[in-house]
Amino acid sequence: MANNSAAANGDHQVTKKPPPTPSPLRFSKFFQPNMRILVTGGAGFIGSHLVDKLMENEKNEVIVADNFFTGSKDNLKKWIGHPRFELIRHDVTEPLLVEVDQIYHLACPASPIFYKYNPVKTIKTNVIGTLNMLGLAKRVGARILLTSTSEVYGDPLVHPQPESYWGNVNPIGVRSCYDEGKRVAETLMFDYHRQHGIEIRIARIFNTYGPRMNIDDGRVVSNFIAQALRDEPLTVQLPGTQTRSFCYVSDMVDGLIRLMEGEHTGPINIGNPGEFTMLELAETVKELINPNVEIKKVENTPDDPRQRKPDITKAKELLGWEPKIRLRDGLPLMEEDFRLRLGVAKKK
Ligand SMILES: NC(=O)c1ccc[n+]([C@@H]2O[C@H](COP(=O)([O-])OP(=O)(O)OC[C@H]3O[C@@H](n4cnc5c(N)ncnc54)[C@H](O)[C@@H]3O)[C@@H](O)[C@H]2O)c1
Ligand SMILES: O=c1ccn([C@@H]2O[C@H](COP(=O)(O)OP(=O)(O)O[C@H]3OC[C@@H](O)[C@H](O)[C@H]3O)[C@@H](O)[C@H]2O)c(=O)[nH]1
Repeated sequence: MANNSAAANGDHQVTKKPPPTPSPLRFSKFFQPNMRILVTGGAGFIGSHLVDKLMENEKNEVIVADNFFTGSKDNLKKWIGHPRFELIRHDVTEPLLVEVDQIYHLACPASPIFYKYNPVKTIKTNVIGTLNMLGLAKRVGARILLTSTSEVYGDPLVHPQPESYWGNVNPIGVRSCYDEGKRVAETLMFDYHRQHGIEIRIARIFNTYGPRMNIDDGRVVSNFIAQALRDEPLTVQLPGTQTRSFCYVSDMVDGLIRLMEGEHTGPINIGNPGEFTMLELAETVKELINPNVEIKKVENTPDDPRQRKPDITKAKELLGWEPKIRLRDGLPLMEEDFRLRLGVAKKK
């Protein structure tokens, strides 16, 4: 990466330290120089879609490391046995020794009900897991991308959120294992970059939805679609005026790959700026999927952010990326997948 000023190349901070030397095989004359890519958390929702896209390129070899806490082999079944694909049952809180050129580091439960289930483990995954992957990146000279989150902005007091906003995060709340965990993970990424010259990329992902989300994942889009298909009331948590901005998974994967392949460390927001209240989301799901379903208000959980919308100026300017799929077009694609898995046919 060029070492000119941060302002000129749009990066947050840059280092003068050269990156560690990649494996000699990279420059060997007769070795078939495939790109070896590790995807941690690759059996999960976003990870498995990312693997599908990476596997389309015949020059890529993909290794997935996953402990299957929220992910599943089912998400990767079309690749198991493929000569360019390997699946390892591995927990990132333990060191991993593999020879790779790039690391997409996604491993971490993402749905609040799952990351709050064992908060100490969530912190370990974010901190020790990221440390282990950075150690691996340093040893083999790989470039590493961290999937951070819009949750680093906490309950934001600036709207929409640019990357320069430092956030409003409760350090001792029930969500802290995840949002503070990701903040430390970002810190570790930059410290390894400055101290050891590691090539880093940080994506701050905003709420993403699409096929393959766990049916009982607990996140709002999967909950509403599953509820609509089961004729159960859509559970809007109070007050219902809180907002989120929803990005379809193929747009997200495109953004992550552009960030990895580009020249900018980030952090860069990747998300869809279309902003909806949870009541609006429920009304849209009702209209598109089941007009007879009831909408019910239920209790919320502590520290739920009241508003969230990405400022994607940086992604547009530095990555040439912006989302293409509107919520109204993405929901029916997810509905199709949920109908298949739940065995609920569309009424004629
Ligand atoms: N989906 C979103 O809206 C969203 C938003 C912001 C950030 N992210 C980030 O994107 C990444 C993927 O999220 P997702 O929505 O696909 O979630 P997911 O829960 O479907 O996937 C996470 C994967 O990580 C694996 N995993 C968890 N802990 C692990 C550990 N200790 N060792 C190895 N594997 C482990 C899980 O088994 C799963 O396969 C996460 O890092 C998440 O924080 C997602
Ligand atoms: O059934 C539900 C579930 C959730 N909600 C509401 O929907 C909103 C979104 O909740 P989700 O659980 O889907 O996700 P959150 O936005 O709170 O967190 C997400 O943010 C970004 C990522 O890092 C993670 O994927 C996740 O932590 C919240 O305001 C919540 O109160 C409902 O109204 N009904």
